[in-house]
Amino acid sequence: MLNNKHWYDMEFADSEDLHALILEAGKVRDSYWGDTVTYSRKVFVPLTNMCRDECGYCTFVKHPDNPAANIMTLSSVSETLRAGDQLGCKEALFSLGEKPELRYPKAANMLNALGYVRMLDYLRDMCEFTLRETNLIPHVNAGTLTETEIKQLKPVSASMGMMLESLSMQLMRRGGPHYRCPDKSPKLRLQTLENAGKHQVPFTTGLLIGIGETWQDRIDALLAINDIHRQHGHIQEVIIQNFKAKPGTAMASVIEPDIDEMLKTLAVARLLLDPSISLQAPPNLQQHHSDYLAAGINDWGGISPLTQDFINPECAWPNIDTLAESCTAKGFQLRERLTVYPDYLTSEYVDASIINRLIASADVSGLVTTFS
Ligand SMILES: O=c1nc2n(C[C@H](O)[C@H](O)[C@H](O)CO)c3cc(O)ccc3cc-2c(=O)[nH]1
Ligand SMILES: C[C@H]1O[C@@H](n2cnc3c(N)ncnc32)[C@H](O)[C@@H]1O
Ligand code: MET
Ligand code: SF4
Repeated sequence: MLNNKHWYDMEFADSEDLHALILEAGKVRDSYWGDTVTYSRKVFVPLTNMCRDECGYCTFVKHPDNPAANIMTLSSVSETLRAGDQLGCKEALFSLGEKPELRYPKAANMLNALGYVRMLDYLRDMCEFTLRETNLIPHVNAGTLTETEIKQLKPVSASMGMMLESLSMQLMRRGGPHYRCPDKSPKLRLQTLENAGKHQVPFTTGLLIGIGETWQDRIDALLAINDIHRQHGHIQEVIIQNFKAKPGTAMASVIEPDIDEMLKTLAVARLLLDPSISLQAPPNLQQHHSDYLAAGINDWGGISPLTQDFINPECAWPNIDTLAESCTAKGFQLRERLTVYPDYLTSEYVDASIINRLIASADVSGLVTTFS
């Protein structure tokens, strides 16, 4: 409680309240995560940029008629993975558009030409290839997933993720960012979190901030994530990601969330969520690293020495040494981690053969497999 208000009812916190909120959130982070802040060295594999959805903020998506629309071939996947492997990456982040073959015959044909009917079958085989041919470990970010799809992907990946983004139905209406986006239905997204929980998949989710959601929508989404985690225990991290406006999209002129809005959301997330859930914010979408640390984060997510952030290509990754210095200046030490957090390195959560690979790759590089 701050000035007799419950902290998460503060739609318009004044700067004094915000400061108090941040201090509390920082304490929670300190007590659970200590002074270690982590990141995952990854290579990004945008398996396809075609998608059956058309989110109003997304420049990653390409219509099949666009000459830039593509599905990566085995050889380009292989080339990317090998280059990442050589640069010491541990994670292969497969991030892709959702089931384009169900909407566009042209996408279905491109997939057929590679010998597949369903994009997720191709994804499974590419994950299998990654495990067989490289030292990298797949993390799958393919949007909504059914139980069958999760069962299919679990043996070939260490962890999976999908941004819940928001539970607001308003965003689905005509003129909203999720109009004509069947996979952004809050019901389907919650179902995906549930499906992953049932099958004990270490899972990443998160909120996209500034796409037209209300403050209450954010609280509702955080509470829903926490509830699902209480039932299944599988949410290893929550990302609080700020919307970036992109020229050429429907949301090109929408104002991006300001730093106070982000800090308030981060602090509330840290106070609302189970302390064991890692709180992540991408380091390339804003310049306020010290403030973010103060507001309770303990992780920067994936950083790539090789590939750009294909979803926000205009936002370069920070130099890892520079980021480490910002952390040190605030009393934290930056450490590399695996795509799976230490608590989830058990055979219920990860296929036994993948666990061995994870532990081996951590040992070789002196990574964190336990937090002190
Ligand atoms: O480079 C990015 N990595 C993204 N990642 C990867 C993330 O940064 C980490 O590499 C993984 O979460 C591993 O912990 C996501 C992973 C998910 O499961 C769900 C959503 C995202 C979103 C992004 C993203 O927008 N850009
Ligand atoms: C990988 C995640 O990236 C997010 N995403 C897609 N477009 C943008 C944007 N313009 N700004 C910030 N995040 C975005 C989506 O939430 C997706 O789930
Ligand atoms: N299409 C998926 C989603 O929006 C995966 C990342 S966006 C490229 O959730
Ligand atoms: S954000 Fe994901 S679901 Fe939305 S259009 Fe882009 S690729 Fe498709």
